[in-house]
Amino acid sequence: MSEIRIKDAVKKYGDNTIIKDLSLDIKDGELFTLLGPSGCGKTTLLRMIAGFNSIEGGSFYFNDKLINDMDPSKRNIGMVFQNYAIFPHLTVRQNVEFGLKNRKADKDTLKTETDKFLNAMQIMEYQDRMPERLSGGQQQRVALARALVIKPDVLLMDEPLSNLDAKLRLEMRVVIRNIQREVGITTVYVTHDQEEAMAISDRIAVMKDGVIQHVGTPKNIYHRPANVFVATFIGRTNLIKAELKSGVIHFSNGFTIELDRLKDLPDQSVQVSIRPEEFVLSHEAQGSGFKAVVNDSVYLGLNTQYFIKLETGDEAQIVRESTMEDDYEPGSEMYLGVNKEKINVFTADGERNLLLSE
Ligand SMILES: Nc1ncnc2c1ncn2[C@@H]1O[C@H](COP(=O)(O)OP(=O)(O)OP(=O)(O)O)[C@@H](O)[C@H]1O
Repeated sequence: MSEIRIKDAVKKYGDNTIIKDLSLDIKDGELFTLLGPSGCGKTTLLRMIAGFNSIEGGSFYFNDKLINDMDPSKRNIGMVFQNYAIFPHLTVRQNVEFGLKNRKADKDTLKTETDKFLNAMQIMEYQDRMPERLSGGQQQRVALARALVIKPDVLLMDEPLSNLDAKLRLEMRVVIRNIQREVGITTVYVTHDQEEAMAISDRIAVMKDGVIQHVGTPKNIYHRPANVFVATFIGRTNLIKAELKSGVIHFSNGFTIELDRLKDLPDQSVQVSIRPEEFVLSHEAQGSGFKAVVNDSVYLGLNTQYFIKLETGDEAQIVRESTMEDDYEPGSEMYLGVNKEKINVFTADGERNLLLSE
């Protein structure tokens, strides 16, 4: 097993710098996700760890070993890609044993280890099938078994669920999470799907334009996002402009919020982030909060989503648990309180969360 340390990494394609100066520590045994929009450099970074990309600057370590110049085949990594990449001319069993045979494992080890992962991935019954006769989910189980059977120090997964339908994706998340925990292998997982990242990760690095915006647990990133990009990329949120004066947030309708952590900060314009589920809703004015008018609503079964206009002029979305007698028709008024412990307060440019210490 291995921890991965990346220090001041630089990646260039010709004159184009994709990753400028990136540092990251991935702990031994954790499932660590690189999450970000398409083109932000996730795959590029993963391929640098794997040794498939040149490194234009910085240092990559597995434990204390510098691996910058180490051949990919020597790094003892397992890889699983989006497009399965299992050998079409080999049976399921032959695919899984491939890496062990390559390493000249003895006959007993070959059988026990292959059996172990065929069972763990629940593909023993297909052991003699050719890959073309397997579903996408089954093929991805083969790919995972094949990657793990060689006991790699590090498992790298690049959008492994993207080709599967929605139901299978949910199922395979659990399969990946369970086997990763069972084997305890350090795993770097690439996805652009924030829900997938939240569901499977110990920690997530949110990336944008080759720069890491926030590293943290799913909970930490959701509740205290480092900046507006992270707040809007992970889940949905409403951003409302306000003024911070003498440590108190003033909204344009006169509503104020006081938070201890802001009390020593200089006066400035801010953006207050309130997630759709964090408004406290009522029919009558509460003496604080916002008055709003419902523009539209979408019934989603468990929840109903309302598109509203606040008296401050801001458009917002709120979500509340559906009831049989939901009576917020378009045009009706609602009053919104705010649980001040749940909000986040960003600088006017959205670059920094004022509730996080420097
Ligand atoms: N071989 C290459 N030559 C030149 N530019 C490249 C090469 N590979 C990737 N890039 C560029 O590097 C940037 C990052 O690409 P990368 O594939 O790492 O992004 P990503 O975050 O993994 O996106 P996606 O989710 O779409 O795979 C992109 O702008 C891409 O066009």
